[in-house]
Amino acid sequence: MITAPRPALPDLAELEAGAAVVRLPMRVKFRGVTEREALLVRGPAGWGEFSPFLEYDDAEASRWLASGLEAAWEGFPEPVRDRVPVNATVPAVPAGQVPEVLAAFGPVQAVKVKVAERGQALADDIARVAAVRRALPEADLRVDANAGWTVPEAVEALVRLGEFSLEYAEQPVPGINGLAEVRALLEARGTPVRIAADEAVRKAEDPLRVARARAADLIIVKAAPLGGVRRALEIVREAGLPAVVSSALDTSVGLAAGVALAAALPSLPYACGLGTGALLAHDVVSPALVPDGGFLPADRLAERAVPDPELLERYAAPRERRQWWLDRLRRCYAHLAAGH
Ligand SMILES: O=C(O)CCC(=O)C1=CC=C[C@@H](O)[C@@H]1C(=O)O
Ligand SMILES: [Mg+2]
Repeated sequence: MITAPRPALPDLAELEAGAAVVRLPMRVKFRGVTEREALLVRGPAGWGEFSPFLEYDDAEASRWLASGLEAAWEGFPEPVRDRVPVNATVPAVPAGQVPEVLAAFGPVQAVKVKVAERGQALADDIARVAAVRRALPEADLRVDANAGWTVPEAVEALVRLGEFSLEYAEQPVPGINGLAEVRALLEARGTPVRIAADEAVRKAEDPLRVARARAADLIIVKAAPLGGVRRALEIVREAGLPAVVSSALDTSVGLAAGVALAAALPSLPYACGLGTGALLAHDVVSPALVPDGGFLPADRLAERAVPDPELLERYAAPRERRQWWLDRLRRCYAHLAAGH
């Protein structure tokens, strides 16, 4: 049971009055997105982000609101480290584009490569992963299929990709049973690959089921989809599995919550997927929270997540999009106010 107490909600009128809605161009398309929209709120503890992906329903999106409100009204828990290692994230680009994508992240020790993109073949994944391995022979390499494979496809793909020496494979197939099956089949073939659960954690009614079902070796945790830093910390503690903190493709404001989560975890055995600021062509904070030598700073996070008013104005979303986000904010607020 996740029991983190819900703090009282701030006044809705105050929330709306301080809200900024931005639309940021991406450097490279990621999960079908070429422009990232976000609503930012300002509270007594700093700034918070509310940026659920556009297709999410209000129940799912309201967890992201809880996370943004936590950042702005409560602030973050005490960190136990002052910087966190991050991976570069390579979207499902053609192999030839890999060097250019990697360059945006600067030097890193770990790289996550998207695979199983709809409309692409295993050969495309192999070529992309091979290009990353060529560019960074020593890096820890993970792949993320976003549940895009069937069980037999996942086994075939991971046996082939295993040649590049994978640190782990993130959500190769949908569901908890599917993950457990892939894990067992690979093990039985003598080609074990560590399995990480992402969607099976962040979209589940019960985020701890993965651990109980022994479906994964590690879990991916994201502050916003899990309802905030404190709730995510509690999920990790109860799951008893190593955790990798990743972003939700947030602006630097939302990334600060991810860094706060990574900085507060008692143990952080893997690099975090929090380098995605490098995938945005522009951000609202200057300097943006982007990797420097493979790390993000984890000290003074509230200060580092204060948007520049000029950037808020420059990247302000068009009027109808601002209204769309304010309407969504109001619906999700009502959802939280009803005790969900
Ligand atoms: O983990 C990373 O390297 C970057 C973050 C990342 O991959 C994601 C961010 C936002 C939405 C998700 O579809 C995606 C993921 O599946 O982990
Ligand atoms: Mg993932």
